[in-house]
Amino acid sequence: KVSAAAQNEDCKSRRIIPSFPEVLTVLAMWCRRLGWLFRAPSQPRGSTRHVSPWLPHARRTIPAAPAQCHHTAPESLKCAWQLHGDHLELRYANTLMRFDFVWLRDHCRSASCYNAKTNQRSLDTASVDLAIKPKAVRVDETTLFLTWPDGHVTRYGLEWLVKNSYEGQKQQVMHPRILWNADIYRQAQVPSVDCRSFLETDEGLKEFLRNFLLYGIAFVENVAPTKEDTEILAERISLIRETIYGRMWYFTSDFSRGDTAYTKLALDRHTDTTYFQEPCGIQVFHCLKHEGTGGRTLLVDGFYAAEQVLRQAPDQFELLSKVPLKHEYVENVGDCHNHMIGVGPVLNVYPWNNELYLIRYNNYDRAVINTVPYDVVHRWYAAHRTLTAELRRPENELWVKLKPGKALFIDNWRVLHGREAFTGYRQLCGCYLTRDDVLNTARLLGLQA
Ligand SMILES: C[N+](C)(C)CCCC[C@H](N)C(=O)O
Ligand SMILES: O=C(O)CCC(=O)C(=O)O
Ligand SMILES: [Fe+2]
Repeated sequence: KVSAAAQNEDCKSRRIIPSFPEVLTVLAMWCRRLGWLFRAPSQPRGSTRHVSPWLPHARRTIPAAPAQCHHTAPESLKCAWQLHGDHLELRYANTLMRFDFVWLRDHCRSASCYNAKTNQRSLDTASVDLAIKPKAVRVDETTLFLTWPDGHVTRYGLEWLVKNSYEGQKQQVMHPRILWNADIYRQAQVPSVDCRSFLETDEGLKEFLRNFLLYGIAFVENVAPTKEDTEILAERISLIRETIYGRMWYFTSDFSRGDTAYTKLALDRHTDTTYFQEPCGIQVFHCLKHEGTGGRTLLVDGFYAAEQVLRQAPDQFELLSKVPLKHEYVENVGDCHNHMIGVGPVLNVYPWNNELYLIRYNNYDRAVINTVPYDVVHRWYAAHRTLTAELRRPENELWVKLKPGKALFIDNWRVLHGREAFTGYRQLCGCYLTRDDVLNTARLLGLQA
C-alpha cells in the first residue's frame, strides 16, 4: 500500500490510511521533503463506524513551499476525500462538500443516465436503492470516479461538483444585485439605454438587462410615445403577461376600475398584484401624456430596506419571511368582476442561503390577517412597522418624473413604486412581463439571472 502510494506523484488527490498512523507520520515527512503525495487504495473502508478523521496534521504536510511541489496544482485545487457510512466527504477548491450516495447515483452524467443533447435525466431515480453505496472511489486531478455495486461507473468533474454541491451553492448568490438608496443609485449614474440600441443590438439589450438585474429598475429613452411602440419594447425582452387589466393597458384617472390607481390620488409605495399567487415579475410604465402638476413616480428598493431590517432585527426579518399573508382584489365596477387572492409572506427568501427573491408589500391590498394567532399577529405588526419605517426613509426614495419617450421597467419582486397626487390629464400605458421570460433572455445573453 505504502509503496503504491509513494509511487503516485499526484499532488491533488490524497487519501490517508488511518489504521497506520506511524506510516502516516513517515509518509508525511517524505511528503514535506520530497513534495510527494500519497493516496490509499480506492476501495471503501470495510468498517463504516470507524471513520478516520481528516488528519489536519497530514494536510499541513502538503509542501508549503511551492518549489517543492511546482508540478502540481495550487493548494486550493488539491482534492481529498473520505467515505463515510452514509455520505462521501470531499474537499476541493477550499470547499468541504458532503454528498449523499443516492444523490451521487442520481446525478450520474453517463450516456445511459443522462441525455446530454436535451440536458434531461434518463435515469429512473425511483429505481435507485436508497441504501446504495459506491463499491470503489477514485480521484484524479480533475475527476471523481465512483463504481457502483452493479459495476456502473459514474464520473464527476471536481469543478462541476463544487459548482453544483449544496456547500458550493450556499457560498453563492443566485442573483447578484446592487442594493440602493437614492444616493447610491444616483452616484452609480446608471445610463438609460437608447431605444434603437435596445431594439436593434444585442449589446444594447444586454446593457439594459445587466442594469435591470443589478438595480431592479431600468429606463429606455427615445421611445415613440404610443402603446404600440411600448409593446414592441416589452416584446424585445419577454412575453407580456396578460392579466385582469388586459395585455397592454392604458390608464388615466377615470375610475374605470375598482382601484385607486385609476384616480388622481397619491399612492404610497407598494408592489403590484400581491393578490396573485405569483405576483407579476416586471412592470413596464410609459407616460404618454401629462398636462398638469404632480404625478411624480416614487421608487424604493425593497431589498435594501429589508436588508436594514435584517441587520437591526433579524428576528423581525425572519417573522416577515415566515408569516403567510393574504392579499386580495375584490372588484365590482361596471362590467369588471374580479376576486383574486394571493398567499405568501412579505419577504421571500431562498432557504439555503437566506437570499431575498420577492417582496410582497401592498398595504392597500393586504387582506384580513387570519393565518396566525393573535400573539404572532402582534409581533408581525411590529416587524411590519420596522420594515415600513425603512421603506419610508426619505433617503431611500428615488423620485422621477415619467415623461413621454422614457419607458421605465420595474422589478415588481423587488422595487416598490408609488406616485404623487396629480392634477390634469395624465395617461400611462404599460404592461406586466412574465419573469421567467425576462430571465431567460438575460441568461441567453450570458448574464447570471
Ligand atoms: C397597472 N395597472 C393600472 C394596470 C393596474 C394597477 C393595479 C393596482 C393594484 N392596486 C395593485 O397594486 O396591483
Ligand atoms: O400612476 C402611477 O404612476 C402608478 C400607479 C400604480 O401604482 C400602478 O398602476 O400600478
Ligand atoms: Fe402599482
